Amino acid sequence: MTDTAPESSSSAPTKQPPVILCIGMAGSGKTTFMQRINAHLHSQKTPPYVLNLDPAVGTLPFTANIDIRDTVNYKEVMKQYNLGPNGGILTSLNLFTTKFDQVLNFVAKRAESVSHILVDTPGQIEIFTWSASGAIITDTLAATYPTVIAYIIDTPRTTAPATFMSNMLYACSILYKTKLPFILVFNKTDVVSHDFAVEWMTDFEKFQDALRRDTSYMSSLMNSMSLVLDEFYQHLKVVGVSAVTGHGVDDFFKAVDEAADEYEKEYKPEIERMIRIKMEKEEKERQDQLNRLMKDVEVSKGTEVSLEKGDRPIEEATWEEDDDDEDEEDEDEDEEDSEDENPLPSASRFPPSLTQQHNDAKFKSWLQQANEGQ
Ligand SMILES: Nc1nc2c(ncn2[C@@H]2O[C@H](COP(=O)(O)OP(=O)(O)OP(=O)(O)O)[C@@H](O)[C@H]2O)c(=O)[nH]1
Repeated sequence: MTDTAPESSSSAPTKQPPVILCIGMAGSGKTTFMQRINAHLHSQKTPPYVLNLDPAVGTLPFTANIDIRDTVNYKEVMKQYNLGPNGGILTSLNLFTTKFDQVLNFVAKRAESVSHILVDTPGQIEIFTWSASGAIITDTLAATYPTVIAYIIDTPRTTAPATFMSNMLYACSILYKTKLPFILVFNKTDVVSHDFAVEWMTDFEKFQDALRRDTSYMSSLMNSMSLVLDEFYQHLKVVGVSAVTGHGVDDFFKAVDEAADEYEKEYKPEIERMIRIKMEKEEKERQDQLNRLMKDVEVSKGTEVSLEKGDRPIEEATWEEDDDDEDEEDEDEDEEDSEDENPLPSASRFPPSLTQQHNDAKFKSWLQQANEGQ
């Protein structure tokens, strides 16, 4: 060992725990799956850090380290902003996102001692996947941690080719939106095995056969879409699990490890490149603004701006311009008398042109009160 060895090892970046973002249609089993993987990690003595971002969930079957419901009451948000359930959930998520920097600080404090960071998202999938808040949360996490999307699918509800295709198209849209490693988690395999899905994804002809059996008007559209999806499948990892029995959970964590490696090798350099471009753009804008300011200063250099109007200070001149108030002196006296008692600005300090703009009765009576020192 050389003398420098300890120094270099201490400066080596610490390995960050992977973030698992659980996304899926309502009822696909996200919460049950979260409960399962949380219990699995605890049983391995490698506890995770858990975030619940679903403000509308009734009871959570696991303990979350950070729970959106502790910060925002979505029913109260609905009432106050006069919103329906979806608007309430979205607004709650937006409000929570404004504090996400604090959330990140909490996560960072525990990052070294946890194995994974698990994130449960709202049941209404689009509220997370198509909202600005969802994008901010995803991008912020992905800028620091190897972030993996776990897209939970209700397998028994996906056996029809058309439903399968719709689900895959949705998954595809999330993949291209998040640009993060993606795991398709076929859940509820205790009810229906996900073998059919794997077959359709790996053997193009098999899916074509299934489509041929579908005689609906959609089949020709699906035929052409399936060609697009064939390319998309190349970027995916597929696992079958049962959140209820725990079957397939080991396979899922193997897929997470592979996806986290993929993040480090392929995604992180790209994310860092994007951050660099953004910072350079901001720096350039700052520099442009500074240059513009310097130019303005140059232009105004040597041109003296007079603060006087005629011989008198400009303030005095402006006051007198429209002033037809005969009792000016009396008012000045009143002002002096009331000044100590009344913190409100005296009306006589306003130029008449300003007071004329506000000629509604309420404002006038306020001015009167201010003058009278009440
Ligand atoms: N048989 C079976 N049922 C499951 C499995 N996972 C979840 N379920 C059931 O599916 C239903 C929905 O599960 P949740 O975990 O609430 O699903 P979710 O996606 O969180 O639902 P939202 O909160 O509406 O988004 C519940 O009745 C679960 O018991 C599974 O692996 N097998």
